[in-house]
Parts: sequence; structure tokens; C-alpha cells
Amino acid sequence: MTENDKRSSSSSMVIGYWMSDRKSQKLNWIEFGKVCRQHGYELVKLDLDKPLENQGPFAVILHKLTEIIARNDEKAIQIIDRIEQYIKDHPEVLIIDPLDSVRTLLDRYKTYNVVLNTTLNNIGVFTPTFVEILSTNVKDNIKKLKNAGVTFPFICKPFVAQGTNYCHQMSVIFNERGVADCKPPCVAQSFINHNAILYKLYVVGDHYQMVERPSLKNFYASNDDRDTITFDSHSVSKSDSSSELSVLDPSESAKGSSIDPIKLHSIVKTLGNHLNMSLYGVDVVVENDTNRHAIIDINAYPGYDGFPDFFGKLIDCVMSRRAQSICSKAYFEDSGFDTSDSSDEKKSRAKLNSIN
Ligand SMILES: Nc1ncnc2c1ncn2[C@@H]1O[C@H](COP(=O)(O)OP(=O)(O)OP(=O)(O)O)[C@@H](O)[C@H]1O
Ligand SMILES: O=P(O)(O)O[C@H]1[C@H](OP(=O)(O)O)[C@@H](OP(=O)(O)O)[C@@H](O)[C@@H](O)[C@@H]1OP(=O)(O)O
Ligand SMILES: [Mg+2]
Ligand SMILES: [Mg+2]
Repeated sequence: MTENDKRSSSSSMVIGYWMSDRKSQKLNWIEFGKVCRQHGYELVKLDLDKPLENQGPFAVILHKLTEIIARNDEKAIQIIDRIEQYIKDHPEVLIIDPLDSVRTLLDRYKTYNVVLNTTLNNIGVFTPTFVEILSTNVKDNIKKLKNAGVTFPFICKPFVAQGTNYCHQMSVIFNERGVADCKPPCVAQSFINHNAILYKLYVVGDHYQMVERPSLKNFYASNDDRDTITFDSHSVSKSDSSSELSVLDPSESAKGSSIDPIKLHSIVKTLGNHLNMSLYGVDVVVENDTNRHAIIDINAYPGYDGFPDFFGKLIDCVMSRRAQSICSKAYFEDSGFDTSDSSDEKKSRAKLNSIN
């Protein structure tokens, strides 16, 4: 009897997972195996070099494939194609999270547009003005920045948001001379002064948690010829970061910004609907003086550093998402929809949403 035969004859359902060894070590992932067993699930690591058909059957696929999607070389494309084919052939499998939704978050420009298209603006939550920079032509870029309303200082972020070794390399640009330092393809985004405090919202299905982190200090449009500052975001906003870029000028008082729990709740509820993701993180800063809340970054499957009982909430998320998907499939089938046809399912999901 093979491992797969044994599995299919046992009563536990299988969660196939993949994340890098580095990530699983960081999360102490072995512990999650125990939590899964307590809830009737078996946790099996996917072998991405082999067909998934021989490794299942899976009830759930749980992954952090950001670095493979972002790699985009021949081998990576083959791996992702194989996973997508398996998902297509097995519509009953729950995937956390859908690859298309993850792809959106891997593109900072698309991500900011998602936020822009929500109603969050009505409650004082916004995404700072941004524009995509695709060329190295400084004159054209200055024009583009002006037309979009991006103001100095602004922050330049690589298009790719996660999973590469350059995606966290950023710069703060103070003047037209600095525009030459933009490294396309990137997104230029107006800098929001926020007294060097970042709020990270970690979301696991219906649960979320806020943690406070250090952030960049206040910067002002300078009349002088100030040089561009370049930095690695991971040296600024980790729980143990102590970058000199986070130290406020002596003339500034570190007045605590007032984070609004209702706004945070609305951010999670609203983005949950728009992103179609269960595992993500939202970075928020509170603008000095106005108290408006700015969403400056959204990450697929973030670090969850400081999230209490992450594994308990993760298994809870898996189980409730499975229940939702089983109920909605039953509803669609009762309504005569073909659930193997994703366009049909989209139409009926819209109908279901309008009823709920
Ligand atoms: N528009 C902005 N205004 C002010 N500060 C910003 C802005 N955008 C980013 N920052 C600062 O730069 C840091 C890095 O930006 P961002 O969160 O977009 O990078 P990242 O590499 O995607 O981070 P993560 O590690 O969370 O994925 C933030 O933690 C914050 O301190
Ligand atoms: O380094 P941490 O553990 O904190 O997690 C970071 C995570 O690294 P990982 O690869 O180890 O998951 C990053 O993913 P990649 O860019 O590497 O894809 C990205 O999601 C960050 O936003 C996370 O930072 P956080 O937002 O939680 O502070
Ligand atoms: Mg961030
Ligand atoms: Mg990010």
C-alpha cells in the first residue's frame, strides 16, 4: 500500500502545503501538523517537482508560493502551471489563497488600485497618491508625477512586492534631481508624515490582530538639494529594527497618532471582499494633523510576528472556508448552475451575495 493509498483509506483529510524551508522554520511549522491532527486533518508538504495527482487527494492546498510566482523562470512557470491544472481538475479543493489574488498583491500598482476602488475613502482611509514609473526618461517622469499629483517627497517602490531579493529596496526622493534615482519598473507614492509609527494588521480569515512597528521618520519637501535616501524596508519596520531613519528630529514631538479601531475593522472587512484572500497583512500609517489612515502596503502571507495563537486561528480559517465553499457549491448545484464552470460560478456567487 502506498502512502497515498493509505491516506485515501484513512478518515483524515489532507492539507497539502508549500512554503520555503526558511519560512516553515520561522513559523515552527511542525507544531501546525499537531494542530491539524487534533482537528482531523493531515498536513503533507507538496513536492513541486512531481505531479500533484499522485500526491493527493487534497481537501485543501495551503501555500506561500510568492517567491515562485515572482521568479517567473521556465521552471517556476512549470510548477505554477501544474498547480493551476490540479486546481482546475479538482474544483472541490480549497486553495488558500487563490493564485490570481496572490498575483494581484505581488504587483504594487494593482494593489493600490484595488484600495482606490473601494469605498474606504468615505471613512477617512486612503492610499497615498501614486503613479507607475516605467521609463528612465527623467523629463517624462517629472511630467508623469506632476500629472498624477504625486508630491515631493515621494517614495519609490519596486513593482514586484514580494518574493525577490530586490523587492524591499526603496528610496525617498526629495526633488526633481532625485527623479533620476527612480529604478523602473516601480511605483512612486507620495510620502505621508506619520511620526515614525507603523500599524501592521495581520489577517487570518475572520480574525485579525494589530501590531505596532517602527517606521520612517517625517520628511519634508526641501528647498535645498537633498540627496535621495535609499533603504531596505526590512531594516526599518521589523519588530527589532532600530534604524536611524526612524528617529524623529529633535524639534519634533513624538505625539502618538490616534489609531481608530473602527477604521481598522472597516479596512479588514472591505479588503476581505475585494482581495479574495484569507491570509494577508495590511500596513497602515496615520497621517499627522489630519488623522487620516493611509494604507501603504498589503502583503500575501506575511510574517505574523506577534500574532497570538496563529496556528489555532489558521486551522479555524481552513475549517470555516471549507464550510463556506461546501455550502456555496451545494447552493449553486441546487440552483442548477454548473459549478465546474468558473464563469457560471462567478455569476451565481454574485447572485448569492445579493441575497445575503
Ligand atoms: N507612502 C508612504 N509614506 C510614508 N512612509 C511610507 C510610505 N510607504 C512606505 N513607507 C515606509 O516605508 C516602509 C516600507 O514600505 P512598504 O511597507 O511598502 O515596503 P515592503 O517592502 O512592502 O514592506 P513589507 O516588509 O511589509 O512587505 C514602511 O514600513 C514605512 O515605514
Ligand atoms: O520577515 P517576516 O517573517 O517578518 O515576514 C515578511 C515576509 O517574509 P517571509 O518570506 O519570511 O514570509 C515577506 O515575504 P517575502 O517578501 O519574503 O515574500 C513579506 O510578506 C513581509 O511583509 C513580511 O514581513 P511583515 O509584513 O510580517 O513584517
Ligand atoms: Mg510593508
Ligand atoms: Mg510589502
